Amino acid sequence: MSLVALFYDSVEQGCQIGWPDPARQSILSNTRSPLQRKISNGFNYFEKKGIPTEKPLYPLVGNLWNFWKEVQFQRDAKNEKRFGKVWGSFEGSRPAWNIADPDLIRDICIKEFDHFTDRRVFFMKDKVLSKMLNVLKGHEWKDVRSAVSPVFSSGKIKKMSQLMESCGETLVQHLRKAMEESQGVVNVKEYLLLSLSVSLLPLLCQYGAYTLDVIATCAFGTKLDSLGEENDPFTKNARKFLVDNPIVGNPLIIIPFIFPWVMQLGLNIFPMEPINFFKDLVQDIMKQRKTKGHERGDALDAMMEQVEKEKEAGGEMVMTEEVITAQSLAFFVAGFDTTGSMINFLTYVLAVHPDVQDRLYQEIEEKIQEYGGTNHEMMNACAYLDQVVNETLRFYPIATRLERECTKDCIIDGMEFKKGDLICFPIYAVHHSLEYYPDPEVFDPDRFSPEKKSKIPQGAFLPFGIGPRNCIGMRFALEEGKLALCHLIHSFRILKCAETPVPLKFTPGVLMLMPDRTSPIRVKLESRI
Ligand code: HEM
Repeated sequence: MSLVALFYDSVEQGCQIGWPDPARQSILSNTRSPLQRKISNGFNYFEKKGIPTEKPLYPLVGNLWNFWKEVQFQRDAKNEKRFGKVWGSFEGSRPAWNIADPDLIRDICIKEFDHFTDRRVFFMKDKVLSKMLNVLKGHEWKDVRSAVSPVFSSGKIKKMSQLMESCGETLVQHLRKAMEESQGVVNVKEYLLLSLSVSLLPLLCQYGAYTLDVIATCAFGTKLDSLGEENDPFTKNARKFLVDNPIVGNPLIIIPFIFPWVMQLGLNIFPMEPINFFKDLVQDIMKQRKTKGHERGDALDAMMEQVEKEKEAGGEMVMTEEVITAQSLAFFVAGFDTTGSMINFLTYVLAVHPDVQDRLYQEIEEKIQEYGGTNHEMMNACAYLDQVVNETLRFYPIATRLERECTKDCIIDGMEFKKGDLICFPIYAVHHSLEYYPDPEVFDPDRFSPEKKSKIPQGAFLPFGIGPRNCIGMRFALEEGKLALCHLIHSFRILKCAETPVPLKFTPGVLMLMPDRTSPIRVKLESRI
């Protein structure tokens, strides 16, 4: 198929997902007109609505070219300065709204949620993966979300916190070893450059190992020390799933953005061998627990509890074995690297802001004394810890943008959204806006003090998203991150050294906030105990 024909197809795809009729007619009625004319017609979508537009440079790719060239959040910040709080761009041929206004973000994600229930996903052929919460759509998503929500209740998080505790201790042991081997300078989260790849992926190292151990114990009911037991089948398969995946980080991943229909050919983003390993593992553990009635207080227990409740209530079952397995995998996909990155950035800010570290150390030591160790209640009592974590997530939001798909036509604030429109919220630009955060480039945990926090508009702090489709694992991630930090601060003084990059540089071509391969986060650790 020629490139021109592919472009026509992708224009049609754009039309089906919600281009307005006049644009559609002018494009389709002139299918034999010169390519340039089609491009200018197709890319007029926002201009016709009076919305400023980031003009696409090339046919087919729209503004995706800029995605590869520039760091996403820097491009968003530049566009916000240039266009204001609402502007249009094109993901391939598909129109994408960019909205950096907290009131509008709140309206779309909460008030008018019924019109924006989904986010963009590429068709997933596998019958288990397609049931992961993050990719489900419409009613199916709603049913699974309400069935899975109790897994993350405060009571359940408290139980899982006890399981995480031993992973925190293992993390300290490994960091101590790494510190002794390298005269104190530790690359807390290493990066690996894949051949053919312009993006960088985390090795299962230090924080990666910690978050993997936590997922193994809380989502898969398996005790693990992934750095100590590199040949363990769980560690090996996790590595294949998350690190040695030939597709992630590969520039060819851009193809489904331009031609979403290619995924219907049966391509899967994830390699199947490790997926099958994890499916079998979850199913074996569930069988064992059913026969032996063994309980660990982990997420699998909580999901099986939900099954019993559904059985008692009668009616159609939502939590089938397939759905449960899919959620364990979803926790992996959504919770592994995000949480590792959060701990990585936390370590960095403490190294470059020793005054913040000293105050945090005082608080943690006081509360450890008071509560007899690091635990759920002790962490809840640490107000400054919460402020430091919030400010770190404001300064370095791991997911730099959120997405929604318009599922029903609607008009908000005079703007007409059509079914199929893609809506993007540039989190980084909002978090660094002078309007909501005075001196936004200053790291100041006191902006999240109880008095000041309440003045931040609801749609202006979005590290875990917003509304009914926000991050279901937020409390879990915060518990896991704070626990790691308490162990770290209690055991080590974190110091800036010659190898610590200031300021941080970031990687283009990825949606997550990732330090550049040439300047990974390195800090010096000094034992405190
Ligand atoms: C610091 C760590 C994390 C960050 C920054 C983060 C951030 C996010 C964000 C921004 C979203 C999209 C929300 C929206 O569209 O409004 C999301 C969704 C999600 N996250 Fe997290 N996340 C983290 C950790 C976790 C963990 C540990 C888990 C699981 C245990 C998890 C599970 C999920 C799932 C399943 C979704 C999809 C929810 C849905 O579509 O209903 N996340 N996360």
